[in-house]
Amino acid sequence: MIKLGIIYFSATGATETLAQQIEQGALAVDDVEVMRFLIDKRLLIDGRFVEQDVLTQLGKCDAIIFGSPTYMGGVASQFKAFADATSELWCEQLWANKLAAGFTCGSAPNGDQSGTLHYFFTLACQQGMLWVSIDAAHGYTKHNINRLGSQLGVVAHVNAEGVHETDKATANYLGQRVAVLAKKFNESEFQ
Ligand SMILES: Cc1cc2nc3c(=O)[nH]c(=O)nc-3n(C[C@H](O)[C@H](O)[C@H](O)COP(=O)(O)O)c2cc1C
Repeated sequence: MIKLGIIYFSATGATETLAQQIEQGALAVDDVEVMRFLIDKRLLIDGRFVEQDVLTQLGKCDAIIFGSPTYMGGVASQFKAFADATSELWCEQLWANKLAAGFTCGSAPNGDQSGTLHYFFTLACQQGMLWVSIDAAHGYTKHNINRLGSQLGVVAHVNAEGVHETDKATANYLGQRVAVLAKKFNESEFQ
């Protein structure tokens, strides 16, 4: 059984919608279990992420997918508090060789969401993790996903109607891709 963790912050539900899509995509793959954690106020005290149990559960995952709305061109402070709490794992590289991926959204089609994905990528590398991209070239994919042309991770645009359907499909695809790759990686000799 492959374990996939999704850790994210969402204030008004758009990032949560993407997280749900990622979960559904992953669960479409056999023998995959998903643990989804919303960074809500119960996990934060005085701006610090305090929930050790979540870190322990994520430590048991084969892959971890990071999510945050884009705030001022980067991750929300709630996600950053989580990231800072992982510094305790960094010294011994306890998450090394887990797969990692990321998703974000913004109210502008290009609202500097890529800054958020670059931060997730840096965090993954600091933890010795292996980044999973989106293998769908904008305008050339048979899957009809990635309409905003981000291969670093899921970028979604949110308007009054909610998250764009194609962006939801992109999130679903990334969940499936991470699950498939985690299974392959688990079966390989390199771990
Ligand atoms: C403090 C703040 C900063 C924001 N900065 C950006 C931004 O830089 N780019 C962008 O496209 N949207 C920005 N937004 C819009 C949010 O990313 C957008 O509303 C998103 O859907 C919220 O996600 P959620 O529903 O998961 O909370 C910002 C919103 C807030 C509250």
